Amino acid sequence: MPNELPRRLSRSIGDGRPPAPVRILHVGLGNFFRAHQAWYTDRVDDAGEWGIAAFAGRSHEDGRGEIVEAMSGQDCLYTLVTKYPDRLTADVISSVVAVHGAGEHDAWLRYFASPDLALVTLTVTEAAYLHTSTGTDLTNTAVQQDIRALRRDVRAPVGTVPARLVAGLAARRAAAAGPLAVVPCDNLPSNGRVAANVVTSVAEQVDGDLARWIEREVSWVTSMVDRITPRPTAADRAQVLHDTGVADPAVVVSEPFSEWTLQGRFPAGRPEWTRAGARVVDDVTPYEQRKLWLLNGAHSLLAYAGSILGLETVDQAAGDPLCRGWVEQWWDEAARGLTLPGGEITAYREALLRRWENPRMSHRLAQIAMDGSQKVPVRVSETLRRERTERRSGEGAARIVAAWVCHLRGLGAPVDDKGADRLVRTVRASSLEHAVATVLAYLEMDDPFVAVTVDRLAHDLSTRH
Ligand SMILES: NC(=O)c1ccc[n+]([C@@H]2O[C@H](COP(=O)([O-])OP(=O)(O)OC[C@H]3O[C@@H](n4cnc5c(N)ncnc54)[C@H](O)[C@@H]3O)[C@@H](O)[C@H]2O)c1
Ligand SMILES: O=P(O)(O)OC[C@@H](O)[C@@H](O)[C@H](O)[C@H](O)CO
Repeated sequence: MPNELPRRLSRSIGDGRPPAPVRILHVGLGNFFRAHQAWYTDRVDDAGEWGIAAFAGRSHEDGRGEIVEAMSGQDCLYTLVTKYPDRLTADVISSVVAVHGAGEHDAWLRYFASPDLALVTLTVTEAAYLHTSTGTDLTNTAVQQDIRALRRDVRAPVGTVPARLVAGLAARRAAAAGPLAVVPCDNLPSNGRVAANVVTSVAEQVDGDLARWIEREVSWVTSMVDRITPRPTAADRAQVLHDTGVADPAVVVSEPFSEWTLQGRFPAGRPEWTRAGARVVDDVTPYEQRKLWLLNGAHSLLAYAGSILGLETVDQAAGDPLCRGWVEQWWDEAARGLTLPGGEITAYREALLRRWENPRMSHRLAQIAMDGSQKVPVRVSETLRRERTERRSGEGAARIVAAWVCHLRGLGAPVDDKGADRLVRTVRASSLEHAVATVLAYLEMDDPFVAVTVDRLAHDLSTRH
């Protein structure tokens, strides 16, 4: 529409559907939520009954927030661009009906207190769960501050995700608004159990009765989510303007592929997500492991090793014969621990290569490299341990660890990992051998053979820089 003036999206002139009543609250108004959960909710037959109120993940970063302001200015609508290898499609998504900054705590409590609310979904990154193996990291100063605030007044504003959920659930209990389901959609194994543990452990510190109520009334759904959603660029927004005439500052871009597999109960109902392609299964673990190890594990390998080789995007790295060989070796090792039928795994590997080769995606390795201290342990450790227990070298898995060590020491993609400040200081102040030992201790891995292997592979990678 080159000759028309740019326009904004607006429900009043017929963009999208009329807003549906709020029955879902989402935390983490990032790109992935808008390409995935909001898209599924937009596609269901009963979309007119399921509106989403979405909150930004954190207040210091978002304030009321750029994305909140952008979506407020266009009736919470936005354009989802699907990037097929040979074409683009642009769809207006209408399932989000209210957007809020993370600090809008009164609105937060009001939604939780409403009996209409049936679901809480989350995409807040792995780091936001602030979890240990049993619950929330109670040594974290932000968590301690939130617990003190909630003890004084359970309606007081709080900042960490576990405490915000506790505050919301306390408001729900006070209003006798009934049970609901919480559906984490971050790349964490057993994300439902992790969310349950972090919320319950904070609630225990605030009010034991509230913790018991949460145990009874909240269903923690574990979900495997998959849809590659890179950060959109100015060029993506310009393309939408060119193709549709809409000036949309909230454009999201994504690949055509999408998967959502869920395990758990929905005591207050849910949209017909299964009609839109999602699956509800009795045991999500096999799907979770397949995705986390084959896709995310290989992503981390490409992010660290590929960027050391000077590559910048996933399609470049997946097309590089050396990286490709490393990925295949990692996949062979990871696949030995998967329980799904072999044919399904082979098909998944082939499909992954096709997804990564999509030249329009431009998924930056630096984005994937972020927060390795949260990602590498859950993506790689189990396979490395199993390979060694079964008396194999685990070289494919060890290479991911070696590449991460090199990354932490300053090679390849820049380090952007708030949870790794101490680790970075230590690995940079010591010899490579000592750095490897430090990282293996972080991964709770004390196998001398692994240390020698990682050291050798890290030396090799350093020379390729
Ligand atoms: N992008 C993808 O391809 C993809 C695919 C599958 C799963 N995911 C999951 O979704 C998460 C978000 O990805 P995205 O692409 O939307 O990223 P994004 O940067 O667009 O959004 C991240 C969101 O998380 C919030 N957040 C970040 N750190 C936080 C913290 N410490 N506390 C509270 N909130 C915090 C931010 O405010 C923001 O709303 C990923 O970390 C991953 O677990 C992403
Ligand atoms: O989103 P993260 O930061 O957990 O991990 C980066 C990528 O591995 C990830 O976003 C994948 O693209 C995604 O998991 C595909 O579904």
